[in-house]
Amino acid sequence: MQTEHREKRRIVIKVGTSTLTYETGHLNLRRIESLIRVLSDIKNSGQEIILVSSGAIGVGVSKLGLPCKPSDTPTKQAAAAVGQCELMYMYDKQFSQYHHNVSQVLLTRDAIEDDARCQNARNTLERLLQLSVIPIINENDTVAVEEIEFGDNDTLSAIVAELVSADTLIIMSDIDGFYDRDPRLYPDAKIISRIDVIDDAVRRAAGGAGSRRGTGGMVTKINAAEIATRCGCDMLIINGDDPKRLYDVVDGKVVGTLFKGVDVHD
Ligand SMILES: Nc1ncnc2c1ncn2[C@@H]1O[C@H](COP(=O)(O)OP(=O)(O)O)[C@@H](O)[C@H]1O
Ligand SMILES: N[C@@H](CCC(=O)OP(=O)(O)O)C(=O)O
Repeated sequence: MQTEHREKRRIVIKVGTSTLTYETGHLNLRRIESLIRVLSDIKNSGQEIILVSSGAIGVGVSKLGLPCKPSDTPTKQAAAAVGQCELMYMYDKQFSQYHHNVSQVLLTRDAIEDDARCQNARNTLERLLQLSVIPIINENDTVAVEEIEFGDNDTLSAIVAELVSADTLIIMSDIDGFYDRDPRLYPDAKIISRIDVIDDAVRRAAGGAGSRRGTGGMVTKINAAEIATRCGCDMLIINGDDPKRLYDVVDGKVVGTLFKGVDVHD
């Protein structure tokens, strides 16, 4: 997909709820501050940054003082409406410290599946990047019902990477990378540093659901890798516990797991 020559590298970064919050459900301010500083610095160095941020529901639940994540749709969507606002307030305030403008882009699947609306979303993102604005993307949780929802932000981030023909998609997770089996169940599991082909063995290793606060586990990350790599975008899974790791990725060091994008020029 990276057909036209671009001077700046375009990087989509996805952060999950478990990276943005503590086990208590409250914001992990130290980590978020570090993330925003590192992203600002990477942008200053001349790369284009698009952030796909989860956390709306989790942050809303915490702000409303609800005892746990609700299971009914209206309360979940109400929590997302509150949390999204809080998230954007925080991003806007903190990116402003580094003189970067941010924008909120909320998407649903139907906006991507319809050709005209998809083109519209692409044009808007392109223009935001031209204007040097950092798009901050989430699912539009308050209106998303099953038929139009992405369901998880791993998939959403890959669709965004495809939409903007990103060079790299970085998924920040609660684990160091992709292992040959779930390391939380099998302590002797080994990390895989590079995957060129996503086959059944890889899919089997992805195991089941992930942590309590995350939604997708590795299955949705492998789905994301399939979407991203087939359009030539490299995808990495790295641990989100230390945002400075993003510097290593940008510097081309071996970190986490790299899913190598196919060569679309063949
Ligand atoms: N093969 C695997 N390699 C690494 N993690 C795996 C694997 N299979 C399942 N997992 C689980 O996926 C979790 C990461 O996904 P998730 O809980 O959605 O968190 P996040 O949203 O932070 O990425 C890991 O903590 C781990 O328990
Ligand atoms: N859109 C939802 C998050 C969906 C999602 O995939 O969450 P996560 O597994 O934390 O990346 C929210 O903002 O709460």
